[in-house]
Amino acid sequence: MLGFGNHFSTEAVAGALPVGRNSPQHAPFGLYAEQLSGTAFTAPRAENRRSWLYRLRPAANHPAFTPLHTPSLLRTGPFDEAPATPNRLRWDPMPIPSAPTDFLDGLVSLCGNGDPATGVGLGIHLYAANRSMHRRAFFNADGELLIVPQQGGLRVVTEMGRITAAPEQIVVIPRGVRFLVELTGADARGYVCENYGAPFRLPDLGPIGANGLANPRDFETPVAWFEDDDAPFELVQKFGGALWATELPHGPFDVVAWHGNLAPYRYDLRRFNTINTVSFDHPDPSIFTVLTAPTDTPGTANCDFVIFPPRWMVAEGTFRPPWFHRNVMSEFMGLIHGAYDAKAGGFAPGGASLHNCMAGHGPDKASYDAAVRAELAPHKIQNTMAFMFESRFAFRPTRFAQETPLCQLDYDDCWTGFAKARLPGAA
Ligand SMILES: O=C(O)Cc1cc(O)ccc1O
Ligand SMILES: [Fe+2]
Repeated sequence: MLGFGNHFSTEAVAGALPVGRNSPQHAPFGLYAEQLSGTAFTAPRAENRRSWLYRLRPAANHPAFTPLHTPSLLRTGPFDEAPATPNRLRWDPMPIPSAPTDFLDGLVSLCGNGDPATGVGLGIHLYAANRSMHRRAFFNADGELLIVPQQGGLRVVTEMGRITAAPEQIVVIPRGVRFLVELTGADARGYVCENYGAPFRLPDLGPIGANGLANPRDFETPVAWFEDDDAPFELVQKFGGALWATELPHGPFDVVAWHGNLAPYRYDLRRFNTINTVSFDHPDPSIFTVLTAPTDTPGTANCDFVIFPPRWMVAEGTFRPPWFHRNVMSEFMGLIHGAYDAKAGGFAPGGASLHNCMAGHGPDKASYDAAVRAELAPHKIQNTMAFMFESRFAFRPTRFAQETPLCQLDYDDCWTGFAKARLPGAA
């Protein structure tokens, strides 16, 4: 079903969706009506997100959750296990594990900010997996999940329908929605942004007008799909940073019909309508914003999801790559494939970098030299897809992120060796 944030209606069995009311005394076929709220009941209408699910048994039908004690490198705000660092950091890609590892086992946190307890901030995780989740579902009470596959395809089975996603597509799972992740190939790797704040939405377009960037109709939400499954099923949740598990007496994917505007969705990054200068200068990367999770301060996001897709570079008399800069916002970057125009080396597909609040960064020496020498004919940057999670809150790297050998100890060196500018008359 197409359209960002639409009010969808979908039924896997004809007649399962009540017509004209949400909670009839007798729902069709004895289904159980359940409201899933993603915003406060009283959130303004334009912000309000909720869906009504019609299921074989109530989602409430489960015994108590108990803490899951398996070791995990998944972390949640407050990210205070290791000292904050102002240093620029970059990581090599995570290896695909050799031991059997599913999506949930394979989540490793690199950094984050804020705290889900206050609905502020985000966590940034990597996943690397080599098997599907089997009779085990997950939901996240701490935030919404934006999944960015980098290698290998996923089939995300959710309560509200199934979504397949390959690299260059993204999937967003609302807070609380039960799902599992199957691999469509031998292994899979990617990035996850866990948004503790207000849900992602499309950015305003301002003077761009009514069209452009990520167009609403390119967002895809699955139709209702269910499994009539009476065998026990493990259900894991993350709540307040800890993993908890319970055993459902039946499969969790028993929603026969649903309607509403809170639902998982997919977006193909290749559909992004990239807008850029046709005159001079390198615009701010906010023109590449796919989705934004705002805070109460206008224009100052909890998280912007920004991409750097293939695009024509035509700026005249301009240093074309990203400029040197220091930013009050903090920037985490990943690379899905290809090369990034500010980094001639060291930023590999599957790798990551962190340039925190006020950290000086920009083109590495090799990219700088190439850009000042370049003949400024129209040039197409091709075969690449990088992205950024940009936040108003500084990121705090986890202990793993700071201590892993994947962390490049020589990253600072990419900004050395620049010749001093020569002023007239200077020695
Ligand atoms: O630091 C980066 O590479 C991301 C970035 C890209 C760009 O085109 C302008 C600013 C910016 O922070
Ligand atoms: Fe930057």
